[in-house]
Amino acid sequence: MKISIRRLTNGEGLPLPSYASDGAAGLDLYAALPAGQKLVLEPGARDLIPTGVQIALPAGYEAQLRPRSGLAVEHGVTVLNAPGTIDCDYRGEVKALLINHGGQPFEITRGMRVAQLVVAPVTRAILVEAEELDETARGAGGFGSTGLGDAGE
Ligand SMILES: O=c1ccn([C@H]2C[C@H](O)[C@@H](COP(=O)(O)OP(=O)(O)OP(=O)(O)O)O2)c(=O)[nH]1
Repeated sequence: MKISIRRLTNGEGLPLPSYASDGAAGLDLYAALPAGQKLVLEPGARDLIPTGVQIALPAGYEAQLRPRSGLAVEHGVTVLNAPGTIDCDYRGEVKALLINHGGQPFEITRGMRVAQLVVAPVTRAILVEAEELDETARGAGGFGSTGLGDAGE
């Protein structure tokens, strides 16, 4: 599928988002911070990271902005609102909301791959209001109602 992408001024000189391998599901997004600027995420802090691009998804698709597992496992840094939703009618800059759950300050610099974008189809629901819903074995049970143990206790 082709998706129109536009590089913003802050994205000039950075690679466009790209798949890191033939089978990668996500396009890696690059931090479009000003050259030479370091953004330090202190433990517990969050910040919105510009990526220097805007995209126009086809109708019927969204893009999910997801964490990179390497940043999460190495530094405790993840996407706070994961998965972030990029709507097909959004034309602003794609931004990643990162949070540092680790114990050390985390430094972000221009060109760092901070998150990834997975394009996915969207099913739009037509809600039909009803007086009653059909009955099921689960009923209103949830939040661990079937047990939390490995053996389903
Ligand atoms: O991680 C994200 C999440 C969202 N967006 C952009 C694209 C998305 O289409 C728009 C709105 O996002 P969302 O629908 O999650 O925001 P909202 O809080 O519901 O605000 P709005 O009223 O603007 O929809 O912001 C990003 O760039 N990064």
